[in-house]
Amino acid sequence: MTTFSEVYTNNPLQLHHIIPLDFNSLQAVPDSHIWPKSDDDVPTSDEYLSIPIVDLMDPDVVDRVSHACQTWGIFQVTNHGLSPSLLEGVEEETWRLFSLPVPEKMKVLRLPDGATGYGTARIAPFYSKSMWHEGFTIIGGSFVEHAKVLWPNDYKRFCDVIDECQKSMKTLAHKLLHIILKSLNLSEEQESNWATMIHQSETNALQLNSYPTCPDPNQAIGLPPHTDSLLLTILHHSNTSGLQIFRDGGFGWVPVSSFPGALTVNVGDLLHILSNGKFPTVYHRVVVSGTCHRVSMGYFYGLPVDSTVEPLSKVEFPMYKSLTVREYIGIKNECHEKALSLIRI
Ligand SMILES: C=C1C[C@]23C[C@H]1CC[C@H]2[C@@]12CCC[C@@](C)(C(=O)O1)[C@H]2[C@@H]3C(=O)O
Ligand SMILES: O=C(O)CCC(=O)C(=O)O
Ligand SMILES: [Fe+2]
Repeated sequence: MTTFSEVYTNNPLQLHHIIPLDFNSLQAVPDSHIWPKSDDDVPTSDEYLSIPIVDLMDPDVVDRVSHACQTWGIFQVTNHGLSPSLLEGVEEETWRLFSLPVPEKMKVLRLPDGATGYGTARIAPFYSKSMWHEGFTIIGGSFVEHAKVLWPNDYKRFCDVIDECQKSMKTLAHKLLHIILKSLNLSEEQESNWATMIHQSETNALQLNSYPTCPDPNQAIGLPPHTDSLLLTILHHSNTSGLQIFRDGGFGWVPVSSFPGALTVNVGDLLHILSNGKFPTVYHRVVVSGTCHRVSMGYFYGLPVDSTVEPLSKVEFPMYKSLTVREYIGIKNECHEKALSLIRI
């Protein structure tokens, strides 16, 4: 039985792709981190454009979530059930981690064949330039060992916060996916089978992100345009802007503001496939700032790695071939943004 982390440990990265830049006291952006300007770089001019906000206690929540997934592929949720003190705790521990001296952080560097630990985003090898970003990826329980290395006498509060966050995020992911399943017009049997599979899945990861202040933010990028690979991502970001999503139809890059107390939810590749393309897997990127250091925390939730993913609706022609989660992530690890087109029917 393949575990989720093995899908990543079976795809080792090269060390020089994992080690982040030492962002401290840099007066200029090193050439390694200067990204070419792309013409679609200009954020949308329509300042009234913003992603939908859905109250999970709303009586029409199924229609509202379904509409948001279909039109935007991303939305913000209120009444999500995560306490402000938990989210503050996660943010506090995230600052605590990334504020450590570089040699301390390097002690828990993600191994080339590792899944958990400190380092750049896994997509780094696909680019010739480096990102203005450092991350800490948590897949499975081995993060406790890393916490003991970082804080030998004071690792408990980090572990408790991460533990509670993973539990609460899993509950919220189940709630959201249950709502989304309802909007896919499945048969009773299909709906209950998928609900059981979603409930039993151990495929999840938590990603802490840090985007240090940048001496010339227009020359760098925090995270390049990408889609998230699993079913959905639940994101908590501090109240600084940075996340942008690409909206077709001439809108371009739309900044995602963080509505106070809300969490941002975006469709991932697996949900895009299950919905037979009805829900766009939203392209998003992170731009950096010249005045403030931004952090975020993403929770990624997927299906069991050996389960088969295919378009659920039986009424339409399937757009994608059926394959296992392990196979899909393997293709994504190899071919990055071409993955979906490679399994297109
Ligand atoms: C469960 C996941 C999802 C991962 C890989 C693994 C752990 C870290 C996630 C991210 C986080 C940063 C962007 C991304 C593109 C990256 O490079 O690492 C994400 C990727 C994915 O959504 O594919
Ligand atoms: O930092 C953010 O707002 C987004 C991070 C992200 O896209 C990711 O972790 O996949
Ligand atoms: Fe992402």
